[in-house]
Amino acid sequence: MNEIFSAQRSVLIAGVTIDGSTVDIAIDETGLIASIGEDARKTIDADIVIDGSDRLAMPGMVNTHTHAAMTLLRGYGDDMLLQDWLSQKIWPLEAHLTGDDVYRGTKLACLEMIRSGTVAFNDMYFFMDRAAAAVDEMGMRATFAYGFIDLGMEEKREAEIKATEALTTHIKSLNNPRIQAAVGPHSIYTVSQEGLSWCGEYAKEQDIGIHVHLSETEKEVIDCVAQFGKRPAVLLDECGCLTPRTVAAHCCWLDEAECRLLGERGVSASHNPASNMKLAVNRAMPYHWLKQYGANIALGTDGCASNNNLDMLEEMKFAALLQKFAWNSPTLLPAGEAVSMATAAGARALGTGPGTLTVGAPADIVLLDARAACNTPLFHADSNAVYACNGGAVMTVLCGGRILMHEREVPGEEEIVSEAAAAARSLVDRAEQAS
Ligand SMILES: C[C@H]1O[C@@H](n2cnc3c(O)ncnc32)[C@H](O)[C@@H]1O
Ligand SMILES: [Zn+2]
Repeated sequence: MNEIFSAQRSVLIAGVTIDGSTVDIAIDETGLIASIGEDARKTIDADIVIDGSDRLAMPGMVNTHTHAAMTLLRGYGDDMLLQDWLSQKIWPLEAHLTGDDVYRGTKLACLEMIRSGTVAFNDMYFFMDRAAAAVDEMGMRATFAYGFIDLGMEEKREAEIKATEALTTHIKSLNNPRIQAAVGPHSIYTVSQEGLSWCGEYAKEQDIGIHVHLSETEKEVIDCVAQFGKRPAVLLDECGCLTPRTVAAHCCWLDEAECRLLGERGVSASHNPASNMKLAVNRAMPYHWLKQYGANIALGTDGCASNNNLDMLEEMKFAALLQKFAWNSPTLLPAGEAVSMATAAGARALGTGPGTLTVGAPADIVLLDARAACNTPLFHADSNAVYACNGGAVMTVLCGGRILMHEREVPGEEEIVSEAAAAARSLVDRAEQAS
């Protein structure tokens, strides 16, 4: 394997452009940014030097809502209503998933995320011990929640509690600072109030985050009000699931009072515009209210069966365009805010650092090709990143100072792709034989 990928070393990124200035970025052996400036090269005797000329540096992106192994289900069921999509296509296939499938699907997801500039993600799925193994090998950061679904059945709830406890114990035993556990109550329509309350209490006891789908569709809100006499965010709050370490995905149908509640509780809202448009949930997350009430607004792709990729540069554009269109305001969610959502807000949601290029921060760094067509002309780097480029402009990616991709080469890429293709084929074959 190429030396550059092999181990944690001190790294110098020489002569790279940040905000229109040419600087060096020095990274120490512990993976932190040691200095940034015109003369940063003088501050370290770097083991590895990356030529930063013709490169624009930005913080590594953070995908705050994924089901990574759903890369294997990409294109398996498209153009459907959420409930039909889940019950007719996705859940029947997921019933045949194995740990090996999740390992292979997550490796493919990591490859795709690295190639498009993402260094960390927030994942909710099954067989998460195998997903964690995949992430460890790929060198990214991730937070793993077992998708807790009890459908109101006590027996099922007991099994979900055991699975959640086992995952938390396993992740904590890894003692890997790049890998964290969270509790993953799927949603208020798939988890009983008893199950939600257990999740809230367990997250508090274990001092870990919560990852939940919230107010994705109007049906979720209407059914919740009919059954419980309150809206979904209020129900979640009463069950102890709205905390400063909660990431609530979608948040499309929140009303103003619920946005205030999320702000008061310090919740992170993960905006998933591509998935929301594809599943036609028919309302855009109320960005303006969430911002007004101080919620941390981050960005996510959702899984590859509803997006159908994991490209956060594309997602920034979807977010900026959807918000402007849906709320009839061309000034809403400008490019700089979209970049902050994908970087600093995501890092805050997962607690992975400041998500900025600053001294002392983890060296989670992406280098974009300044000579790419999408970066020409280069009046505003944020504008090009959000409105013109996609993941294809990403050349080099570092996570905690370790080089995960350089000049678009990721170690082991061919094998990851061929093994994932075989796993997807075999999964569908097994499901078809069983039906
Ligand atoms: C963890 C479970 O969540 C399912 N899932 C994937 N995408 C969505 C979505 O947009 N809304 C609700 N549930 C979703 C996934 O297939 C797993 O079963
Ligand atoms: Zn989801």
